[in-house]
Amino acid sequence: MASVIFAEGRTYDLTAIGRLCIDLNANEINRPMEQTMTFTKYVGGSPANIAIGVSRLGRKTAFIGKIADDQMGRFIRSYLEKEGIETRNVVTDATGAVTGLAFTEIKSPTECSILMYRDNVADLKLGPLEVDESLIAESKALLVSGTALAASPSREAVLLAVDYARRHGTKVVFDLDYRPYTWQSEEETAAYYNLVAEKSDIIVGTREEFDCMEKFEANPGHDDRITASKWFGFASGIVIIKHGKEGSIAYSKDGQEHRARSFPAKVIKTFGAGDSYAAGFIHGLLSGWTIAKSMEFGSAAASIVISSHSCSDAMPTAAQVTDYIERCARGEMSAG
Ligand SMILES: Nc1ncnc2c1ncn2[C@@H]1O[C@H](COP(=O)(O)OP(=O)(O)O)[C@@H](O)[C@H]1O
Ligand SMILES: O=C(O)C[C@@H](O)[C@H](O)C(=O)COP(=O)(O)O
Repeated sequence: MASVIFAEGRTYDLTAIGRLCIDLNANEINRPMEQTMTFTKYVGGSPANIAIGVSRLGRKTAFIGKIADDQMGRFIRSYLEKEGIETRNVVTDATGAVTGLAFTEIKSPTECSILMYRDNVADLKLGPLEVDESLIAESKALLVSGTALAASPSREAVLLAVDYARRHGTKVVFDLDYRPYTWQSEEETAAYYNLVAEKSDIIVGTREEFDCMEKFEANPGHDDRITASKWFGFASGIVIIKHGKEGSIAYSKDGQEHRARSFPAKVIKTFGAGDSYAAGFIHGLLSGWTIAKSMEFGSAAASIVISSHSCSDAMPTAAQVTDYIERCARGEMSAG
């Protein structure tokens, strides 16, 4: 039996809401940013990466967001269109806001960091009146990125989008996607994250992201089961806690626990793991697979992306992920 029942007869499998940005990934890898001279430009932003990933996996995908009225904004729109993503609700900013930039530092396969330039960014200027309710009503699932809750008016736009989703029976997938520099305080983050988590069908985050949400609650041992069980009293049916190379664990409302190990990877950089994992996992649920099989597919997609230079551009097709899983099962792949 399918682990999540999605509404039938919808045009789109997934609509994502949140930031559309630019990643500038270091070309000279295994060195600090101070010594990095050249970068390659890709479309970025966690929800953008996930939408691109889900689209590459063969799903009908749409995006709700705001882009700058400049060359970067136009690059993002045309890339999404090239990927077959519906952009009718990608609004062009008229206030002179800019595109968010993420410069990535690849010091070693395990030491990666991101330098973000996010002052006056267009993505956080998406307003509630700009959210197209009909697009959400036409979608099986809405992916919400937690970073879009960091400031108004994007915060209100997302809260309204979540309410539209609940009104129309569109499943809400909440990726915590916590980026500290976009928030004023941890108290503010916890308040808004909890508000959306209560209305979400599926919640995905790393252990550290859930810790941030639980700042003021009793879970001194950072126990994943305690973390998950809180949400089953609300709308949530699945809570996934990601543990990097150690794999991931999901809990479902029926009391079951599901685990996925990570796959071998020749890691170039670790960012992009979570976004490709989410894309693969969502594709699995949309395919009617079990939670465990969906997690396995997400983990394999993550291994492919972290073995590549980019996040968005490296998102694999379903055939590539399946082939990767089979090659690993035959012992043909080893960690780099
Ligand atoms: N070093 C790694 N090697 C292989 N797989 C990894 C590695 N790091 C992450 N992954 C895979 O990506 C998934 C998500 O990674 P994680 O680091 O937990 O999320 P995020 O990128 O959001 O911080 C993991 O569950 C795992 O399957
Ligand atoms: O999310 C961003 O703004 C930057 C991303 O495009 C970036 O490449 C990244 O950090 C991916 O995040 P992850 O999948 O959570 O590692």
